[in-house]
Order: sequence, then structure tokens, then C-alpha cells
Amino acid sequence: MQNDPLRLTVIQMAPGADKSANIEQARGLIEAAIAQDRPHLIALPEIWTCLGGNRAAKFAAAEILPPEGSNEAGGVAYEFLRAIARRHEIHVHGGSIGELSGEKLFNTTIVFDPGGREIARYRKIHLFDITTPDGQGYRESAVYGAGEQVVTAQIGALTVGLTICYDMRFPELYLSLRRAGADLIMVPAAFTLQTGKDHWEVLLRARAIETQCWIAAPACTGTHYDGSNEPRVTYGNSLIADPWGHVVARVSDGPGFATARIDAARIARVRRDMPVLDHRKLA
Ligand SMILES: O=C(O)CNC(=O)[C@H](CS)NC(=O)CCC(=O)C(=O)O
Repeated sequence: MQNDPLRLTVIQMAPGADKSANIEQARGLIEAAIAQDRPHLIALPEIWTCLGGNRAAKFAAAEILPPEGSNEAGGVAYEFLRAIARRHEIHVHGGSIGELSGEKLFNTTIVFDPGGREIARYRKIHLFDITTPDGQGYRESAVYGAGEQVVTAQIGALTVGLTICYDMRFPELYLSLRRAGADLIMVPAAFTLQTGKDHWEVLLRARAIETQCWIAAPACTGTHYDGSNEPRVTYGNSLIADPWGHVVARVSDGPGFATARIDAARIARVRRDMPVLDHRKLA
């Protein structure tokens, strides 16, 4: 773990189904965040490249990723994220984008280092196949396949666990990441308003408290609708929680960003004083 705190910025976006417009929105927010807060690591929300479109729109926006470790060129969003990393010499966590692999889509996170090299790739494990209290149905598995690998990335001295949105309801994944050495766990999201108002902050703070990790959750906000699909409303409230479960940064309404200093000394103190991992009996 490093001693110099890492400045982490979470970006909150209001994406629609138009991929080019979403990339321009991301560019504007990222440039503003870099100018104001000088982050070492910047993180985007879930499927910020295309939200609110139908199945065909999601396939059209998806990208075939270069072979892992190859450093070959990728698609438009992939190269956009890489260029941000290189130009500003920062780490970039790309939230998630649709990954086209054969006939299938995956909901996939990509992380770049300051040289523009991809250092980690994670496919969302838990898919959102549920009905919200207002009766709206979601069937993520109709569009996306499920990932199977637990993945961490190394960012400076920090080990960073990768998860996406609905994953946050499955604490065993977070415990696995803690056991894999995670200091910080990323949770890019497009949480629904209906579930978000009751569960979002409770779940994220619980994951921080029980893993004693920093948690960073950049989210989509707004109404996502292109006329071809049911309108979707997302909850926003992008936040960063410390390993004690305090929310130390939060984005206000609408698109924006928030920054926190990820201090590894804070992790060491919390874990030393309350060694819950050593006290575990059942799992
Ligand atoms: O559909 C896409 O293209 C992008 N993916 C999403 O927005 C996913 C699946 S619909 N959203 C969630 O997982 C919300 C979870 C949530 O809201 C909860 O757990 O309550």
C-alpha cells in the first residue's frame, strides 16, 4: 500500500443511446475534473456509452476488445479512454462498456495505466434480472452474458477490486476481493431510481464496512430514453466511501464529478483496530 494518498475522481453522467454524444459528454466532464481536481485515477459509470437504447442499439454500440495484453487498437470508446490516460498521464477506469465477443455481449470494465496500456479487464458476474417495485422488468441476461472471473488491478501501491452495479448485492464477491488483497473496490453503476432510493447507499456503505476497503461508485443519472425502449430513470448519487463506511465524497444532482483522497493509512488503522477478517468463523 502506498503512503501518498491517491486522488480519485468519480464521474457522474447522463448518457443516452447516442454513443458519440455520450463520448463527448464524458470528454467534457473528464476534462473539467482533471482541470479542477488533478486526479491520479478517474472512473466512469456503467455502460456510459449507450443507456436507454434497445437490444439492437446496445449491440451497435458494443466494441470488440483487442486480445488482452496485446496493446492493439480497439474501438472508439476503448481508444477514447486510452487517449485520456496517455494525454493526462493518469489511470483511467472505464466504468463499463458493451463488449462484443462472438455472438455475445458482456458488460465489461477496462482499466488503463498512465501509459495507455490496458492493465485489467472484468466482465460483470451478476446480471440484473429482476422486477422493480413499480412493476418495471429488467432482464440484463437477455442482452449480456455473465463473467466468471474475480479480477483486481494494481494502481500504484493500491490493489483495486473490480465489480459492476448489481454485483454490489453479493457480499461474497467483495469478501473474495478483500482476500485477494483489495484496498479499493470499484462499483460503476446505472442503478434504478426505484431500488436506489432504498438500497444504494446502504449497500455501498455495508460493503465498505465489512471489507474495510475504500469503495468508489460512479453512477449514471437521469432519464435514458430513445423512443425504442421503456424509459429508464437512474439514481445518480455517485459516491466514495472510506473503509469505516463514511461517505467522503458525493456528486450532486445531474452530471458532475467528485474527488476523494484514497489514503492507505486509513485502511491499515481500521483493519488493525477491528480485525474482522481474523474473527470470521463461517465463511
Ligand atoms: O442495461 C445496460 O445496458 C446497462 N446495465 C445496467 O444498467 C444494469 C443492468 S439493467 N443495471 C443494473 O445492474 C442496476 C442494478 C440495480 O439497480 C439494483 O441492483 O437495484
